[in-house]
This record gives sequence, structure tokens and C-alpha cells, in this order.
Amino acid sequence: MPSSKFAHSEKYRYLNGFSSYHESEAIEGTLPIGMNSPQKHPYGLYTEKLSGTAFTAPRTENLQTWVYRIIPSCSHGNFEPRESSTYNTNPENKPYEKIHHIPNQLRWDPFDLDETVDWVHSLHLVAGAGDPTMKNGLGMYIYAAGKDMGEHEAFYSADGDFLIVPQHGVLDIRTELGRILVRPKEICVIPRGFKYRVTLPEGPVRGYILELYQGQFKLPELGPIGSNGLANARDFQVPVADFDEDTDSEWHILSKFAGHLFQAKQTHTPFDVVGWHGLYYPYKYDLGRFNVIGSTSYDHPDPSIFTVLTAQSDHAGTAIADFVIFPPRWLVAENTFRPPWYHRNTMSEFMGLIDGQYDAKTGGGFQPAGASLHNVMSAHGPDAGAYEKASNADLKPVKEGEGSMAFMFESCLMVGVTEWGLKTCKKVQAEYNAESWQPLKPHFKRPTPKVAS
Ligand SMILES: O=C(O)Cc1cc(O)ccc1O
Ligand SMILES: [Fe+2]
Repeated sequence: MPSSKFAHSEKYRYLNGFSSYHESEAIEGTLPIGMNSPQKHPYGLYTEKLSGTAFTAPRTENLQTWVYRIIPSCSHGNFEPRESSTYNTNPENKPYEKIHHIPNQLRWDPFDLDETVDWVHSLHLVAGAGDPTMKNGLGMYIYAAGKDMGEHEAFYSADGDFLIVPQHGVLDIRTELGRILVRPKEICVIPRGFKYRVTLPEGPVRGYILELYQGQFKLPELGPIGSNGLANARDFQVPVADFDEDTDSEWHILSKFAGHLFQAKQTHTPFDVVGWHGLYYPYKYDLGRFNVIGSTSYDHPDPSIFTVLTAQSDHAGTAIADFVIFPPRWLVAENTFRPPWYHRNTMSEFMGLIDGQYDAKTGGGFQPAGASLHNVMSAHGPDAGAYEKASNADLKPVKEGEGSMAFMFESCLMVGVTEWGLKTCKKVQAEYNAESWQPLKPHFKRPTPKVAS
């Protein structure tokens, strides 16, 4: 259930609605009426447009936002490379970052907190496919930070949309369009290009990110479910305009561009948008508001019923990235093996755990802040302990996963693991398969042949 702690507060105010046309003005009269680009703005603001899709994208896909700001974004010094020998999140950039494509099931112990770095330097690419320069594929990151970004620093990614899944700690994200506070069991999407500054009001943070190099996240179709259910559009929250007037200080704009870090200086804050309107914006969502649908008769349905957001490939029904959650829910299916079935999937499945336990794994090896990857056609399913438990369970209604939240980044692409993900982080569990599935015993009993009478 959604929790009351997610109530509104003064500093963070939101507009409700996914895919809605939104508008917000911090000073009344900022947004021109009946036009976008007045010759002279009444308050002396500059008009600027941020396009999230091609100008000519069909109306159903077209995303853009008009901002009215004190100084336009283009007023800055040249971008220079920063930390060019160490900062690399481009999965195709093989001379710097080796990518391993391996069919083994992989599982990681919880990733460490790192209090020495800020948001920008906290990003570790663990796995990915495709290439941001070709605008195809996705990257999966772990972030772990303990420092606020510099007081006069802002960051943006030109490479893709960030879907941020906090596991520990609170992110205070000041974006060009307004402020967002994100806590564990909430998520946030910062689309390509938006500048933001992350501070940590409650100390160290850790979590997961899916960076989508192509397309956009949408709500999944509901088909026969009807017009409500899963993540409901009105529960997505978009920040309201909130600006500073600062045209004196030196600001550093950090850009993640083709997986590398660049920096430019400017003498004004990028957080100077007095009003905006459009369809392209950052947003957050409280996973506690997800309306879970499940089997009320028999059998375990496909996990697609738990899809919060999907980014489709050009082939309808096949996702470059699905963001799927496993929230607390009632299990009532009769005469049914209730955990996930054993399976092999043409899609790759990267999983993380925000809190609690996941029903397919009893051995304690899949822990909050850890992860697993079951790549294209890599066989997986309940571990031996989970199999024993579920195949002998008394099938009364049970509340599964009270207090827990696992999630999956599912992709149609074969995912490569970075050198950091496979080796440097030192979290890969060598015995994952040996401990999980090799203990599975045969239970086969040949039926006694019928004797002809
Ligand atoms: O493998 C997993 O644990 C994820 C998963 C869950 C489920 O309920 C059905 C299929 C599936 O891949
Ligand atoms: Fe699976």
C-alpha cells in the first residue's frame, strides 16, 4: 500500500500525471498565452526549447518542453574532457572497457557504499548492450555515493534516459524544471539532456540505474485488464518550476557524452527556469502505489503483469527495457507451484533487491543491494531450497514478500558485463549455480505400467 510518509511537503510539490501535457510557473504570467516565442518576454526571460524526440516525430510520440529562463543554456565555455583515463561508461568503447558476454548465471553480493564520491562519480556500469552513439541499447548501473555534488555543479547525460531505483538513502534532485525527492521504493526518471544536481539529505546513497539509449519509457498496454491497474497514470509526479537568480557565480556543467565525462564553465546557474510547459519532463513514482494483479485460480502468470514502465523496441511487444517489480502481494493459486517456474528466456533478466527477500531464492545469496543476471537463454528458476519449500507448501492464501521489493530490468538484448562488474567490484558469487541448482534432486517415479485385464 502507498505509505502516508509520501505526503506532499512545501519544498517538493508535484503535478500529477504520466504523459500529460504539464505546465508550471513560479511567477504568474511567465508562460505566454496562445504562443511560445514572444518577441520580448514581459519579464525579460529567454525562450528555449528542449526536444526529447525528433521535431517530426508523430504526435503520439513527440516530446518537447518550452522553458522560460534568465540566461539560455548555450551561454557557456567550451566543454573539456574530465577524468578521461578513468571515466568511461560506454559499453562499446572496448579499448577502455572490456565487455564480457558469458552464458553463466551471475549473481553479485551487495555492492558497497562509497562515501568518498558524489553522484557523478558514483556511477558504475555493470552491464549493457548497444551503444549510446548509435542511440541503441541500454546500460545497467550501480550507484553508491556519500557526497553532495559541488554547490555550483550540474550534470546531464546526452546518452539516454536515467531510470533511478534507490536501494538506500534519499536523493534530493534539483532539476531544471524543479525539485524531486526520491526515497527507496520510489523511482525517478530523468530524461536525456535535463541538467540536475544531486544532494544527499540523509547521508550515503546506493541503488540501481537503467540508462535507456533509445526511445522512451511508457506505461504498458493494459489489454483485457481494462483502463486501470498496474502503475496508474495519475500517480506519476512531475516537479513544479522553482528557480534561482544567480548570474554571478562560476558553475560547472558536467556532461556524460558517449560514456565520457566533459565539463564546461558558465557564469550563471542552470536552475533559472521561471516557467515551463510541455510533455518532456523528469518524474517520480512511488512503487507502493502499484496495483498488483495476479492469478486467483491456478498457475504462475508471466512477470509482465508486474511491468511498471516499458521501452519498446521497433517490434511491438518486445522491449529494449521493461522495468518490472515484485511487490508484496497475496498468493492464492490452488494446486500450483507458486514461485516462478524453471525457465530459459530469449530476453535477458537483470534483477536487484531493494529490501526483504525474493520468493525464488531461499539460500540467502540474493540480498538487498545485490543483483543477478540471467542472460539470453541462461537457465534459471527457484533454488533447491525454494523448490523443496514450495512443492510441499500448504496452499492456503499467503501474503508474499511483506516489506520486500525486488525488481527486474528485462531486455530483448544480450547483455555484456563490464570488467568492473565481473572483476573489479569483487562481488560476483563464484558458487551461484553450484549452490542454487546443482543440489536439485531427481524426484522422477516411473508410473507402474497398467496391467491389461
Ligand atoms: O527469473 C526470475 O526470478 C524473474 C521471473 C519472475 C517470474 O515470476 C516469472 C518469470 C521470471 O523470469
Ligand atoms: Fe527469469
